[in-house]
Amino acid sequence: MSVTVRVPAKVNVQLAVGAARADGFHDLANVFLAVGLYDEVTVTPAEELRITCVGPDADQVPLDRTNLAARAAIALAARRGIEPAVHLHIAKDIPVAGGMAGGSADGAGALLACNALWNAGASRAELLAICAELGSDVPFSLVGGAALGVGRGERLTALEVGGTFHWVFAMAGRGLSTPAVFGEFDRLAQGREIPEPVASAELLQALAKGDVDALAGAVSNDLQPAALSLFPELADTLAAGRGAGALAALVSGSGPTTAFLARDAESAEKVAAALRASGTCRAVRMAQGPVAGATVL
Ligand SMILES: C[C@](O)(CO)[C@H](O)COP(=O)(O)OP(=O)(O)OC[C@H]1O[C@@H](n2ccc(N)nc2=O)[C@H](O)[C@@H]1O
Ligand SMILES: Nc1ncnc2c1ncn2[C@@H]1O[C@H](COP(=O)(O)OP(=O)(O)OP(=O)(O)O)[C@@H](O)[C@H]1O
Repeated sequence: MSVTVRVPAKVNVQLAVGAARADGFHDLANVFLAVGLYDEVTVTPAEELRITCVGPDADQVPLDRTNLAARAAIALAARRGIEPAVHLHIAKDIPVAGGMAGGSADGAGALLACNALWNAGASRAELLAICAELGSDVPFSLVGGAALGVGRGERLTALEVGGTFHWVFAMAGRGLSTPAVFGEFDRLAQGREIPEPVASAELLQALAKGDVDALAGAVSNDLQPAALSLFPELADTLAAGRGAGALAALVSGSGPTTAFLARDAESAEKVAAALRASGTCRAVRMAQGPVAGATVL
Protein backbone atom coordinates (compact mmCIF):
# COMPACT_ATOMS: atom_id res chain seq x y z
CA MET A 1 0.00 0.00 0.00
CA SER A 2 1.28 3.50 -0.73
CA VAL A 3 0.00 7.08 -0.51
CA THR A 4 0.84 9.88 -2.97
CA VAL A 5 0.44 13.57 -2.18
CA ARG A 6 0.72 16.36 -4.73
CA VAL A 7 2.02 19.74 -3.49
CA PRO A 8 2.29 23.06 -5.36
CA ALA A 9 5.07 25.63 -5.58
CA LYS A 10 4.55 29.20 -4.39
CA VAL A 11 5.28 32.69 -5.54
CA ASN A 12 5.42 35.58 -3.08
CA VAL A 13 3.30 38.41 -4.49
CA GLN A 14 4.40 40.58 -1.57
CA LEU A 15 7.39 39.94 0.64
CA ALA A 16 7.86 42.73 3.19
CA VAL A 17 10.87 42.05 5.41
CA GLY A 18 11.51 43.61 8.83
CA ALA A 19 14.75 43.92 10.75
CA ALA A 20 16.63 40.78 11.87
CA ARG A 21 15.24 39.40 15.17
CA ALA A 22 17.30 38.14 18.10
CA ASP A 23 16.81 34.53 16.84
CA GLY A 24 18.23 35.46 13.41
CA PHE A 25 14.88 35.25 11.63
CA HIS A 26 13.09 38.26 10.15
CA ASP A 27 9.48 39.23 10.76
CA LEU A 28 7.62 39.21 7.48
CA ALA A 29 4.41 40.25 5.84
CA ASN A 30 4.48 37.45 3.30
CA VAL A 31 1.65 37.14 0.77
CA PHE A 32 1.86 33.66 -0.73
CA LEU A 33 0.13 32.41 -3.87
CA ALA A 34 0.22 28.69 -4.69
CA VAL A 35 0.87 28.04 -8.38
CA GLY A 36 0.42 24.95 -10.53
CA LEU A 37 3.94 23.53 -10.58
CA TYR A 38 4.01 20.41 -8.46
CA ASP A 39 6.14 17.91 -6.61
CA GLU A 40 4.62 14.51 -5.77
CA VAL A 41 5.64 12.60 -2.68
CA THR A 42 4.83 8.87 -2.49
CA VAL A 43 5.27 6.98 0.78
CA THR A 44 5.44 3.17 0.99
CA PRO A 45 6.16 1.00 4.05
CA ALA A 46 9.83 -0.08 4.15
CA GLU A 47 12.37 -1.74 6.47
CA GLU A 48 13.87 1.65 7.28
CA LEU A 49 13.72 5.29 6.19
CA ARG A 50 14.82 5.63 2.57
CA ILE A 51 14.54 8.51 0.08
CA THR A 52 14.63 8.51 -3.70
CA CYS A 53 14.09 11.44 -6.04
CA VAL A 54 13.52 11.78 -9.77
CA GLY A 55 13.20 14.89 -11.94
CA PRO A 56 15.36 17.42 -13.79
CA ASP A 57 16.99 18.78 -10.58
CA ALA A 58 17.09 15.43 -8.71
CA ASP A 59 20.89 15.40 -8.45
CA GLN A 60 20.74 18.53 -6.23
CA VAL A 61 18.34 16.99 -3.70
CA PRO A 62 19.85 15.52 -0.50
CA LEU A 63 18.86 11.85 0.01
CA ASP A 64 19.68 11.74 3.73
CA ARG A 65 17.85 12.77 6.87
CA THR A 66 18.38 16.47 6.11
CA ASN A 67 15.79 16.22 3.32
CA LEU A 68 12.69 18.08 4.48
CA ALA A 69 10.51 15.11 3.51
CA ALA A 70 12.59 12.86 5.80
CA ARG A 71 12.49 15.43 8.59
CA ALA A 72 8.69 15.56 8.30
CA ALA A 73 8.34 11.77 8.51
CA ILE A 74 10.74 11.64 11.49
CA ALA A 75 8.87 14.46 13.29
CA LEU A 76 5.47 12.76 12.94
CA ALA A 77 6.83 9.32 13.89
CA ALA A 78 8.53 10.77 17.00
CA ARG A 79 5.25 12.31 18.14
CA ARG A 80 3.54 8.89 17.83
CA GLY A 81 6.46 6.91 19.32
CA ILE A 82 6.88 4.82 16.15
CA GLU A 83 9.74 4.21 13.73
CA PRO A 84 9.71 6.24 10.48
CA ALA A 85 10.03 3.00 8.48
CA VAL A 86 9.02 4.36 5.13
CA HIS A 87 10.28 4.78 1.58
CA LEU A 88 9.80 8.41 0.51
CA HIS A 89 9.82 8.88 -3.25
CA ILE A 90 9.87 12.46 -4.56
CA ALA A 91 8.90 13.22 -8.15
CA LYS A 92 10.38 16.71 -8.30
CA ASP A 93 9.18 19.31 -10.78
CA ILE A 94 9.68 22.41 -8.57
CA PRO A 95 13.13 23.97 -9.13
CA VAL A 96 15.62 23.31 -6.32
CA ALA A 97 16.93 26.33 -4.37
CA GLY A 98 14.74 28.48 -6.60
CA GLY A 99 12.72 30.48 -4.08
CA MET A 100 9.55 28.53 -4.92
CA ALA A 101 9.43 26.47 -1.70
CA GLY A 102 10.30 23.14 -3.34
CA GLY A 103 11.81 21.59 -0.24
CA SER A 104 8.94 22.92 1.84
CA ALA A 105 6.47 21.31 -0.57
CA ASP A 106 8.15 17.93 -0.03
CA GLY A 107 8.04 18.41 3.75
CA ALA A 108 4.33 19.18 3.72
CA GLY A 109 3.66 16.35 1.25
CA ALA A 110 5.56 13.74 3.26
CA LEU A 111 3.79 14.80 6.44
CA LEU A 112 0.32 14.50 4.94
CA ALA A 113 1.20 11.21 3.23
CA CYS A 114 2.68 9.61 6.38
CA ASN A 115 -0.29 10.78 8.43
CA ALA A 116 -2.53 8.84 6.03
CA LEU A 117 -0.24 5.80 5.63
CA TRP A 118 0.23 5.35 9.38
CA ASN A 119 -3.33 6.30 10.32
CA ALA A 120 -1.57 8.70 12.69
CA GLY A 121 -4.68 10.83 13.12
CA ALA A 122 -2.90 14.20 13.33
CA SER A 123 -5.41 17.05 13.14
CA ARG A 124 -4.97 19.98 10.76
CA ALA A 125 -3.73 22.05 13.73
CA GLU A 126 -1.10 19.43 14.70
CA LEU A 127 0.04 19.11 11.07
CA LEU A 128 0.41 22.90 10.85
CA ALA A 129 2.43 22.95 14.10
CA ILE A 130 4.82 20.30 12.75
CA CYS A 131 5.08 22.22 9.45
CA ALA A 132 6.06 25.41 11.32
CA GLU A 133 8.85 23.48 13.12
CA LEU A 134 10.18 22.26 9.77
CA GLY A 135 10.45 25.68 8.11
CA SER A 136 8.84 29.07 7.59
CA ASP A 137 7.33 28.19 4.19
CA VAL A 138 6.13 24.67 5.06
CA PRO A 139 2.72 25.60 6.58
CA PHE A 140 1.77 27.42 3.38
CA SER A 141 2.74 24.42 1.26
CA LEU A 142 0.17 22.43 3.25
CA VAL A 143 -2.70 24.94 2.94
CA GLY A 144 -2.10 26.40 -0.54
CA GLY A 145 -4.47 28.87 -2.19
CA ALA A 146 -3.41 32.34 -1.11
CA ALA A 147 -2.47 33.43 2.39
CA LEU A 148 -0.83 36.17 4.40
CA GLY A 149 2.02 34.81 6.53
CA VAL A 150 3.28 36.84 9.49
CA GLY A 151 5.88 36.12 12.16
CA ARG A 152 8.62 34.39 10.17
CA GLY A 153 5.93 33.60 7.60
CA GLU A 154 4.47 30.57 9.40
CA ARG A 155 1.38 32.22 10.96
CA LEU A 156 -1.16 32.12 8.16
CA THR A 157 -4.44 33.80 7.36
CA ALA A 158 -6.20 32.54 4.24
CA LEU A 159 -6.96 35.18 1.59
CA GLU A 160 -9.85 35.33 -0.84
CA VAL A 161 -8.83 35.54 -4.49
CA GLY A 162 -11.37 36.66 -7.10
CA GLY A 163 -9.75 35.15 -10.17
CA THR A 164 -6.94 33.10 -11.66
CA PHE A 165 -3.62 34.72 -12.51
CA HIS A 166 -1.28 33.64 -15.31
CA TRP A 167 2.41 33.42 -14.45
CA VAL A 168 5.62 32.63 -16.26
CA PHE A 169 8.67 31.49 -14.29
CA ALA A 170 12.28 31.68 -15.47
CA MET A 171 14.65 29.23 -13.78
CA ALA A 172 18.21 30.44 -13.33
CA GLY A 173 21.42 28.60 -14.12
CA ARG A 174 22.33 28.21 -10.44
CA GLY A 175 20.57 28.37 -7.05
CA LEU A 176 20.65 30.95 -4.28
CA SER A 177 20.78 30.06 -0.60
CA THR A 178 17.87 31.52 1.39
CA PRO A 179 20.03 32.38 4.47
CA ALA A 180 22.59 34.06 2.18
CA VAL A 181 19.89 36.26 0.65
CA PHE A 182 18.54 37.28 4.07
CA GLY A 183 22.15 37.95 5.11
CA GLU A 184 22.65 40.20 2.10
CA PHE A 185 19.38 41.98 2.98
CA ASP A 186 20.86 42.70 6.44
CA ARG A 187 24.10 43.93 4.93
CA LEU A 188 22.31 46.28 2.50
CA ALA A 189 20.07 47.51 5.34
CA GLN A 190 22.95 48.53 7.61
CA GLY A 191 22.55 52.06 8.95
CA ARG A 192 18.95 52.27 7.70
CA GLU A 193 15.76 52.25 9.76
CA ILE A 194 13.77 49.13 8.71
CA PRO A 195 10.00 49.68 9.00
CA GLU A 196 7.66 47.03 10.45
CA PRO A 197 6.54 44.75 7.61
CA VAL A 198 2.87 45.25 6.71
CA ALA A 199 0.67 43.74 4.02
CA SER A 200 -0.30 46.19 1.29
CA ALA A 201 -4.03 47.03 1.29
CA GLU A 202 -3.89 47.62 -2.49
CA LEU A 203 -2.39 44.19 -3.04
CA LEU A 204 -4.97 42.38 -0.89
CA GLN A 205 -7.77 44.23 -2.69
CA ALA A 206 -6.28 43.37 -6.10
CA LEU A 207 -6.20 39.68 -5.14
CA ALA A 208 -9.75 39.77 -3.77
CA LYS A 209 -11.04 41.37 -6.99
CA GLY A 210 -8.95 39.18 -9.29
CA ASP A 211 -7.73 42.44 -10.87
CA VAL A 212 -4.52 41.63 -12.76
CA ASP A 213 -3.59 45.25 -13.53
CA ALA A 214 -3.98 46.29 -9.90
CA LEU A 215 -2.01 43.22 -8.79
CA ALA A 216 0.77 44.07 -11.24
CA GLY A 217 1.01 47.55 -9.73
CA ALA A 218 1.11 46.25 -6.17
CA VAL A 219 3.52 43.27 -6.19
CA SER A 220 6.76 43.82 -4.27
CA ASN A 221 9.67 41.86 -2.85
CA ASP A 222 12.01 43.39 -0.27
CA LEU A 223 14.50 40.55 -0.90
CA GLN A 224 14.84 41.48 -4.58
CA PRO A 225 17.72 43.99 -4.14
CA ALA A 226 19.60 41.38 -2.07
CA ALA A 227 18.99 38.63 -4.67
CA LEU A 228 20.11 40.98 -7.48
CA SER A 229 23.18 41.98 -5.51
CA LEU A 230 24.22 38.31 -5.22
CA PHE A 231 23.07 37.43 -8.76
CA PRO A 232 23.23 40.60 -10.95
CA GLU A 233 22.41 38.74 -14.20
CA LEU A 234 18.83 38.33 -12.96
CA ALA A 235 18.25 41.95 -14.02
CA ASP A 236 18.63 40.82 -17.65
CA THR A 237 15.99 38.12 -17.19
CA LEU A 238 13.60 40.62 -15.58
CA ALA A 239 14.15 43.05 -18.46
CA ALA A 240 13.56 40.34 -21.08
CA GLY A 241 10.19 39.43 -19.54
CA ARG A 242 9.11 43.05 -19.17
CA GLY A 243 10.11 43.75 -22.76
CA ALA A 244 7.85 40.89 -23.91
CA GLY A 245 4.79 42.43 -22.26
CA ALA A 246 4.76 41.00 -18.73
CA LEU A 247 2.62 43.27 -16.54
CA ALA A 248 4.99 42.73 -13.61
CA ALA A 249 8.39 41.10 -13.22
CA LEU A 250 9.92 40.19 -9.87
CA VAL A 251 12.22 37.79 -8.10
CA SER A 252 10.26 34.93 -6.49
CA GLY A 253 10.94 34.92 -2.73
CA SER A 254 14.67 34.62 -2.10
CA GLY A 255 15.23 33.84 -5.80
CA PRO A 256 16.81 33.20 -8.15
CA THR A 257 13.66 32.13 -10.01
CA THR A 258 12.04 35.18 -11.58
CA ALA A 259 8.26 35.50 -11.88
CA PHE A 260 6.30 37.30 -14.57
CA LEU A 261 2.61 38.19 -14.31
CA ALA A 262 0.81 38.03 -17.66
CA ARG A 263 -2.60 39.43 -18.63
CA ASP A 264 -3.87 36.11 -20.01
CA ALA A 265 -2.75 32.72 -21.34
CA GLU A 266 -1.87 34.14 -24.76
CA SER A 267 0.33 36.86 -23.30
CA ALA A 268 1.96 34.29 -21.00
CA GLU A 269 2.92 32.23 -24.09
CA LYS A 270 4.55 35.31 -25.63
CA VAL A 271 6.48 36.16 -22.48
CA ALA A 272 7.61 32.52 -22.16
CA ALA A 273 8.80 32.40 -25.79
CA ALA A 274 10.73 35.67 -25.40
CA LEU A 275 12.38 34.46 -22.20
CA ARG A 276 13.39 31.18 -23.87
CA ALA A 277 14.86 33.11 -26.82
CA SER A 278 16.66 35.62 -24.56
CA GLY A 279 19.28 33.15 -23.39
CA THR A 280 19.09 34.70 -19.91
CA CYS A 281 17.70 31.64 -18.11
CA ARG A 282 17.97 27.85 -17.92
CA ALA A 283 14.31 26.94 -18.35
CA VAL A 284 10.90 28.57 -18.55
CA ARG A 285 7.58 27.33 -17.17
CA MET A 286 4.03 28.64 -17.16
CA ALA A 287 1.62 28.13 -14.28
CA GLN A 288 -1.63 29.54 -12.95
CA GLY A 289 -2.58 30.38 -9.41
CA PRO A 290 -4.10 30.13 -6.93
CA VAL A 291 -4.29 26.32 -6.72
CA ALA A 292 -5.06 23.98 -3.80
CA GLY A 293 -2.38 23.03 -1.26
CA ALA A 294 -1.08 19.53 -0.46
CA THR A 295 -3.63 16.98 -1.73
CA VAL A 296 -3.78 13.20 -1.35
CA LEU A 297 -4.18 11.70 -4.84
C1 LIG B 1 12.12 33.60 1.41
C2 LIG B 1 10.90 32.76 1.74
O1 LIG B 1 10.86 31.61 0.88
C3 LIG B 1 9.66 33.57 1.42
O2 LIG B 1 8.48 32.79 1.43
C4 LIG B 1 10.89 32.32 3.18
O3 LIG B 1 10.97 33.43 4.02
C5 LIG B 1 11.99 31.32 3.51
O4 LIG B 1 11.37 30.21 4.07
P1 LIG B 1 12.14 28.82 4.32
O5 LIG B 1 12.95 28.47 3.12
O6 LIG B 1 11.10 27.85 4.80
O7 LIG B 1 13.14 29.24 5.44
P2 LIG B 1 13.54 28.53 6.83
O8 LIG B 1 13.99 27.15 6.53
O9 LIG B 1 12.49 28.75 7.84
O10 LIG B 1 14.80 29.44 7.19
C6 LIG B 1 16.00 29.37 6.46
C7 LIG B 1 16.82 30.60 6.79
O11 LIG B 1 16.24 31.76 6.13
C8 LIG B 1 16.33 32.89 6.98
N1 LIG B 1 14.95 33.37 7.30
C9 LIG B 1 13.87 32.63 6.96
C10 LIG B 1 12.59 33.10 7.23
C11 LIG B 1 12.47 34.36 7.88
N2 LIG B 1 11.28 34.86 8.18
N3 LIG B 1 13.57 35.05 8.23
C12 LIG B 1 14.81 34.59 7.92
O12 LIG B 1 15.79 35.26 8.23
C13 LIG B 1 17.10 32.46 8.20
O13 LIG B 1 18.46 32.73 7.93
C14 LIG B 1 16.87 30.96 8.25
O14 LIG B 1 17.90 30.28 8.89
N1 LIG C 1 13.06 17.81 -0.47
C1 LIG C 1 13.98 18.72 -0.81
N2 LIG C 1 13.99 19.22 -2.04
C2 LIG C 1 14.91 20.15 -2.40
N3 LIG C 1 15.86 20.60 -1.59
C3 LIG C 1 15.90 20.15 -0.34
C4 LIG C 1 14.95 19.21 0.10
N4 LIG C 1 15.20 18.95 1.38
C5 LIG C 1 16.26 19.71 1.72
N5 LIG C 1 16.70 20.42 0.70
C6 LIG C 1 17.86 21.37 0.74
O1 LIG C 1 17.32 22.69 0.80
C7 LIG C 1 17.98 23.57 -0.10
C8 LIG C 1 16.95 24.59 -0.60
O2 LIG C 1 16.04 23.90 -1.39
P1 LIG C 1 14.59 24.41 -1.79
O3 LIG C 1 14.31 23.84 -3.13
O4 LIG C 1 13.62 24.13 -0.72
O5 LIG C 1 14.80 25.98 -1.87
P2 LIG C 1 13.80 27.12 -2.12
O6 LIG C 1 12.76 26.68 -3.09
O7 LIG C 1 14.63 28.32 -2.47
O8 LIG C 1 13.09 27.35 -0.73
P3 LIG C 1 12.23 28.58 -0.22
O9 LIG C 1 11.49 29.16 -1.38
O10 LIG C 1 11.31 27.93 0.78
O11 LIG C 1 13.23 29.50 0.39
C9 LIG C 1 18.53 22.66 -1.18
O12 LIG C 1 19.68 23.21 -1.75
C10 LIG C 1 18.78 21.35 -0.47
O13 LIG C 1 20.10 21.30 0.03
